[in-house]
Order: sequence, then structure tokens, then C-alpha cells
Amino acid sequence: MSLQGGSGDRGEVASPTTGNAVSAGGNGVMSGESIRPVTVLSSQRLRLNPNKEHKPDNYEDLQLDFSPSIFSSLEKYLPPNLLGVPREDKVKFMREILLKYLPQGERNRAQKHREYRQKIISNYQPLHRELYTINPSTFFVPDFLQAITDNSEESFKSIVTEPSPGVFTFNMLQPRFCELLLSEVENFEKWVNEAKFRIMRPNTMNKYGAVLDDFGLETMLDKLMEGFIRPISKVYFPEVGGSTLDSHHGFVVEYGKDRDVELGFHVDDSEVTLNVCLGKQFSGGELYFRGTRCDKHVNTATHKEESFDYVHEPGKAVLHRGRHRHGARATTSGHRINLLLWCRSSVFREMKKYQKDFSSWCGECFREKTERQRSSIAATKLELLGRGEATT
Ligand SMILES: O=C(O)CCC(=O)C(=O)O
Ligand SMILES: [Fe+2]
Repeated sequence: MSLQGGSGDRGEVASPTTGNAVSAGGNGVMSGESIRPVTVLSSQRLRLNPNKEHKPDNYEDLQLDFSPSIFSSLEKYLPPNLLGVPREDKVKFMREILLKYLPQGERNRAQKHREYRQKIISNYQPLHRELYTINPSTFFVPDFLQAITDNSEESFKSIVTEPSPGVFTFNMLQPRFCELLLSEVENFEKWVNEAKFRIMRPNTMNKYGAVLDDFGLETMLDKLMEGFIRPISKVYFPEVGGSTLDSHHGFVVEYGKDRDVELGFHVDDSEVTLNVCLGKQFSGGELYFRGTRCDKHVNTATHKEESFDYVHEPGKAVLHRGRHRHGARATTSGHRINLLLWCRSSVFREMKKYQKDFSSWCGECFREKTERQRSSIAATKLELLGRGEATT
């Protein structure tokens, strides 16, 4: 976890962690509501598929130890006989389930983070309100928008290039959008300095940069992921949950004089990462890739064909697996700011717990599997040959 190899050719890979995990948390009690005896059997199970017709209750006004939106989402999975019971009974049932999944420590951390965000959002005045709601025609370049609208493998192929296996690039953001976002980030940082507000950095590896989700851009970025990144990831990264991306961590990183200089060798806490350069003028800052690895193989050697350097261009996106080992070289002059969207799939993360063989995406698992198959074929051949000789 520790060493951040400068050149990224080998060495241990750091895995940046973030504080934004699951938006839930609390002090473990529901205040303000008396808890009625529940008419529910705890042996009842959630449905496998949601009831899409059901309109869930609103839980915003309750003091709950999980995010109200989790209750609204989970309600669609309640057994049919529970859909019509009083809201407090549904809360009790769902809370019991949620408690099994989110330990107290994590809930406390998530609650603190919710309060932190709330403090920013109620004090920070956005400069460009048009950034906070997605507007495809002003955000994206026409070719990208057309490809997403057509939503087919062919349409994506027409805009996407794959300069190295697993690294996909395409033009994505309009210069005007990049300018506005840069100016919004600058404005946010100005406010942070003036208010002497201590902000959380995007991850453990950055001293600079800002989490966009923390100052109001979460909903916009969620729409960006769902409507624009998930369709592409479904085609290019199906083996790591590309079609089921359901949460994200969105931030900007900043490099240059008085900022971070480079970024060490690491893997992201994401299934799929979108990295778009916003500008401004800079030299250096190339993104180097060194092959995709699972946890077990994260520190294994790089093979020649896995080495690839990418030169950032404003407005242009790079899409890669989070487990694709990478880092950023020093930005030697000017100022470089990139938008990062670490996209995650809860379904993939759950399934991963039960798997050992990741040969569909881990370069080393693939090599081991191929080697096993090769020697098994060789052994079978030898045995058949031996039998043949014995009978002649
Ligand atoms: O600076 C870059 O382009 C890479 C950033 C990155 O890999 C990250 O923040 O996870
Ligand atoms: Fe990264």
C-alpha cells in the first residue's frame, strides 16, 4: 500500500482511499418518533427485484441513522405485504437489514461527512449555476453527444480509440464547459480560503484539488455517470460491472507550481475511472499505465506490452478500469487540472467477494490461467503419447 514508485515501472501500488463511501450514518437512534411494535416477522426477506410501480414513502423528515434516500430506495424491495404498513414499521424492518451491512464506525464516519457537506452547501454560493444541472448540448462536444444518443457499439466505435489495451480515449467536453468548471473550482477554493474552512482533499494522495460532490455537483455527476459513462462502460468494461455502475466519487486534481507536482503509482477505488483534462496550459503530466491487476497481483511486475504513456489534452477523456495501475508524471510547467469520476458498481463489489479467478480482467490471473491450460494440454498429450507407445 505504501511505496509510490516514481516512474511506475514497478513497485508497490498505492490504493487511494476516500471518505465519501456510503451516504448514511448517525448516532444509532431514531429520535422524535416512538417506535411502535412491529407487525413484521424478521424472517421475511426482501424481494429479489424491485416493485417498480410502488411509490415509496418520503423519509426526509425523520431523524434516521441511515440516509433517508436509502429507505426510499429499499422500500421498493419490501415483501408485498409490507408495502402498505405504517411508515415507522417499514423503517424498523429496513433498519434491521441495514444494520447488518453497515458497521457503527462506518455509520459515524458517513454521518460526519454528511454534516460536513451540509455545512458547505448551506454556506457556499455557486458562481455558475448552469453547471449544477446537466445540459448535454452545452457540456459535451456534438460527436460525443451523437454517439451517446445512438447508443450502439458502432456509434461508440466511431468516437473512441484504444491506444493501449483497456485504455479508451475520446473527445468529450466543450471548451466553454471546461472554462466554467475551472472558474467554479477557483471560486470554491477562494471561498474555502476566505472562510478558513478546512476541506477534505479528493484522496490520500493529493494535497490539492477538491471534491466536486462536496459542494453541490453530486447530482449532476450522477446523471453524467448514468447517462453518459455507464452506456460506454457497458460495452467496454462489462467484466468489471460497467453496466451496473451505481455510485461515484467526483473530484478535480490540480498540478503545477504551488500545487501537487505528480501522482504516484496507484490503483483507483473504482471499477471504471473517467479522467478528463480541463486545462489550462501545461507541459508534462503524462498518465502512465502499467497493466490491470486484482488485489492478489497488484504488486507483480509489468510486462512490456502493458506499458503505455498518455498525453493529456484539454476536453479529451480517458476511460480505464480502476484496477489498471497508473500514475501521473510531473507537470513541469504551467497548471494542469483534471476532472476525475471514479465510478463504482455495488453489484460487482458484492460478486467479487465470492470469486478467486479474475482472468477476464487481471493480466496476471489471465497469464496464470493460460499457463495452467498450456501445461494441462502438454501433460495430456504426453500421457496419450505414452499410452500409444505402450500399446505398440
Ligand atoms: O493526474 C491524473 O491525470 C491522474 C489522476 C488519477 O489517477 C487519480 O486521481 O486517481
Ligand atoms: Fe487514479
